[in-house]
Amino acid sequence: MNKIEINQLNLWYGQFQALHDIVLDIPENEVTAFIGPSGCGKSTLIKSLNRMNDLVDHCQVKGEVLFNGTDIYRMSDPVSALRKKIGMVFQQPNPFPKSIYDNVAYGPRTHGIKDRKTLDTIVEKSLRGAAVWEEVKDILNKSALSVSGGQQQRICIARALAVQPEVLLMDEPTSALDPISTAKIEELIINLKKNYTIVMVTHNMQQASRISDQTAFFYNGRIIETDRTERLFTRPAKQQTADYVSGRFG
Ligand SMILES: Nc1ncnc2c1ncn2[C@@H]1O[C@H](COP(=O)(O)OP(=O)(O)OP(=O)(O)O)[C@@H](O)[C@H]1O
Repeated sequence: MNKIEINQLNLWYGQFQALHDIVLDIPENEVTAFIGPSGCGKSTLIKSLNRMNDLVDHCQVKGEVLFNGTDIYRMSDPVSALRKKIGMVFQQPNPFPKSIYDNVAYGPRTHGIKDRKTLDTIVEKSLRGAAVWEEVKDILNKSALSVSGGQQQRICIARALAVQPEVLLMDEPTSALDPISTAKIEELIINLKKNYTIVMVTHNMQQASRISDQTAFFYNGRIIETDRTERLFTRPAKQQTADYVSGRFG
């Protein structure tokens, strides 16, 4: 089943067209990776999936993004309800300057949960889900900024999980991390797909081939080719994809 279906999506920043005729199905409980050279539209598309581009002036979108069958650009629910269901994790770990506990409890609190016991349960479950509980369970009242970058990124993932999303968008989630933290996040992503649908942008082709099920190759604002990851890397249909995945450009 497809969690998200993108149909003929075009996007402009002012006069500049950043996405052209994007068509892509994102299957449920899989990892979909976006690869391609710098500036080809990967971040723009991932941000379009929970309407983060609404925050950019002069950004115009045409086409459809169906989430569970409903077009997110024509829905009646507020955008905050969409972002609860489709969470986002960024390249730089960006915890709030608050305690680890308050970072993870932030989303549930904004959605009206006040009861301490309920919050305790959500915080523990989310930190466990993000594979960082054992490392931080005794320092929940310490600032989230005081732990390592890899731990901060997993706390940010826990913060996203705390509001029970269905989809996690990850824009280069490991590019600011060392190899050991990267390996932990990769293992975590593979585990998370049992319960969530994951879309990630990565510059690291080994990473895409290690953890994604489906890969889309972007060039100049277009998707050139989408396929099962193994096939896209070993038997791409398009010459441009073959040149990119073999390192001939980009
Ligand atoms: N807010 C914006 N206003 C105007 N142009 C933008 C804006 N954001 C991105 N662009 C342009 O849109 C194009 C696509 O950018 P985008 O960040 O989506 O590419 P990307 O593939 O994610 O690149 P990278 O791999 O370097 O992060 C680029 O030409 C970029 O300069």
